[in-house]
Amino acid sequence: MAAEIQEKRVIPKEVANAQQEIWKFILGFTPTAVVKCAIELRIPDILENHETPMTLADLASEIGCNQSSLYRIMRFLIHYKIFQEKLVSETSVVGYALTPLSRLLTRHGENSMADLVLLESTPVMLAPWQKLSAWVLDNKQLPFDAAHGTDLWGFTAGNPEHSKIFDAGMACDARVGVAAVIEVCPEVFEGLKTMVDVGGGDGTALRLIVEACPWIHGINFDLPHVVAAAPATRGVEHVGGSMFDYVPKADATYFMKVLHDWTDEDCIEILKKCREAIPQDTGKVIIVDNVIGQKEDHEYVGLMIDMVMIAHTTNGKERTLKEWSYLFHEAGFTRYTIKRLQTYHSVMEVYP
Ligand SMILES: C[S@@+](CC[C@H](N)C(=O)[O-])C[C@H]1O[C@@H](n2cnc3c(N)ncnc32)[C@H](O)[C@@H]1O
Ligand SMILES: O=c1cc(-c2ccc(O)cc2)oc2c(O)c(O)ccc12
Repeated sequence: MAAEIQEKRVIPKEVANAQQEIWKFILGFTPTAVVKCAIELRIPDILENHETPMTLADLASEIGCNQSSLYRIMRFLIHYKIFQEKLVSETSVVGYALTPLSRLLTRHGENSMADLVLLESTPVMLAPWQKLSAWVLDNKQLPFDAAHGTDLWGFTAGNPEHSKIFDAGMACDARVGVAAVIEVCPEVFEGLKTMVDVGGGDGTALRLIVEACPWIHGINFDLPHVVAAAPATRGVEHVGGSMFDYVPKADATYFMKVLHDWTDEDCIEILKKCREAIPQDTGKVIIVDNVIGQKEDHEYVGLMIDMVMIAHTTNGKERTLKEWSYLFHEAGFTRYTIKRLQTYHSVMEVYP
């Protein structure tokens, strides 16, 4: 039966547009929630392991679920380009297939971000968002502390299961960042005999760096409970301690997603400890992190992570180049260079 559709304009176009756009904010959490559901159901892995596009019936049977609920999940995710529909070759049968986005959501892929989706979706990481406005109003209790009665590091120390989820989530971004540094500016690691990754988490970044640059002896330095759970890795020594007490001596210190967790005062204290830990003539501090305010397409990533810093850290923040430069100067360093990568990361090399 053919329907006659009439569009009647009774409200101004910009109001009508706003009335549509506002839904991105009202239900903006739904893509994250449904992507999490797809990862938990292993849909990206199942499609990756299947040579041809998979029919609804085959996918439902592999997952062990009913077709009608799966159909609605897949329809939603196709709309968001997480999956696509494709003809099974030489037939008229339509099946589901991966897209560039869902290739990043398999559980063990080289560039997988699945563990970071799962981390951000845990009740532990979601609860502090409820405390944002209270923090903006009084600037007293930090959102994470208000939700959990301790800061993130105290929480991970007392909750090994969440600590594991946190380390795995951070390792996703570390893999992407390190691959970009090694590809674009491998000279950063030339001539280094030893390098300490300060706040190196489970040692993923250092493992990849040492694999690519086997002349480096890596020291993965993190809180004792974090290194105690880190896997043993050839060429990497795990050392437990706090960067507020000392930083192990090495030719260079490396920071990735660590300084953004802390205030300017804390960062200056940590960087001063690094200056003492490296040779004054040949040493350097290598920082792989975001630099915001550069008018780049991926500025929104930095701005979102800045909000994450409010929700999850002890007054951490994303920094502009001017703000990074201030830290280096105050910690007694004399010069730095900066290289931008294709990802949202930048590499800063800072010299005594
Ligand atoms: C956001 S994670 C980054 C992990 C890793 N660098 C990466 O890029 O995936 C911050 C790390 O800093 C560590 N950390 C927190 N406080 C620390 C301290 N006082 N001394 C050393 N490491 C610390 C945490 O345990 C965590 O592994
Ligand atoms: O939840 C996060 C996420 C990040 C993060 C992820 C990806 C990036 O490129 C940068 C940062 O970092 C965090 C962090 O440093 C932290 O202390 C707590 C939570 C998160």
